[in-house]
Amino acid sequence: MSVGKALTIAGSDCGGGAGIQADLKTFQERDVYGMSVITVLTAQNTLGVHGVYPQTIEAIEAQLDAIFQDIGTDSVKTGMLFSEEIINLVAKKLKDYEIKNIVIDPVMIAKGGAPLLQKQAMTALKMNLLPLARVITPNIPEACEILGIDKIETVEEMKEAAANIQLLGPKNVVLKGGHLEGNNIAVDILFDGNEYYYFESKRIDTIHTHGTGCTFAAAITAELAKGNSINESVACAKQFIQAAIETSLNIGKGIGPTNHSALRHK
Ligand SMILES: Nc1ncnc2c1ncn2[C@@H]1O[C@H](COP(=O)(O)OP(=O)(O)OP(=O)(O)O)[C@@H](O)[C@H]1O
Ligand SMILES: Cc1ncc(CO)c(N)n1
Repeated sequence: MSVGKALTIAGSDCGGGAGIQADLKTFQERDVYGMSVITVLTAQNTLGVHGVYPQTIEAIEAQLDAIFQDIGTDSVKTGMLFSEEIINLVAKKLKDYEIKNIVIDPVMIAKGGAPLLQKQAMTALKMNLLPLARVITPNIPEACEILGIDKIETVEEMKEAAANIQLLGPKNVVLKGGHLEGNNIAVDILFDGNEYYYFESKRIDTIHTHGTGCTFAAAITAELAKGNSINESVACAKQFIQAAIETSLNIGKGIGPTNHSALRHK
């Protein structure tokens, strides 16, 4: 039996809500074969990030080679890459192995405020990784960092930011509106270089949103692995994350994770 294959290149969240763990759970739920390359170990739980332990470049390179020289993949998601060195290695390998369907989640800061990308790595992210992307999925603070602007406060400003990020090289931009204040609709905007598409859902009033960004981008990656279009993939991911937030899990003492198996029980 053949099956769509998806790879996540990201950090490990030992607490299970974000990073590699969220991605693999999402791949499984979306019926694709999941693989992982771990860039960084984090000691993390619902209260925050307590330690960051980057893996050696040799260890990351060996994981990438092991997958690309044998199994291959139909799509790739990148998450926490942390340093300039790791970004440049990942970009080189994705180019050398001519990997298609690259989804870049430009992870920068955890919900509790911990830095997940070093400041000096931003240029490498913009110059070397972004141009390889089929789709990039920034949230509003990440879009501001990428563009060097102070704020994005309206849907019009989201549209302008999405277009400006698309000029940096990714084929498609999904700018996530989860952080847009004073709005009871969670709106994400897809810009494909020509047109805007809107993906809207009712904003859910919960604090338990740990890993929403990872889960959403992983769902897009899984759908692309099955051969779906960008539009179809974002629509499926939006439905998936909505259900996962609706029934998010009140576990731990802080910001709980989303419920990856929510749709299974609907
Ligand atoms: N309270 C909410 N209710 C409904 N949908 C939400 C809510 N918060 C976020 N979303 C949706 O979840 C997805 C992820 O968006 P978000 O902006 O939260 O990502 P993120 O900030 O990158 O997450 P993370 O903190 O995990 O990196 C988007 O589709 C967004 O619209
Ligand atoms: C490992 C990891 N990746 C991404 C995020 C962003 O949610 C996180 N908190 N931890």
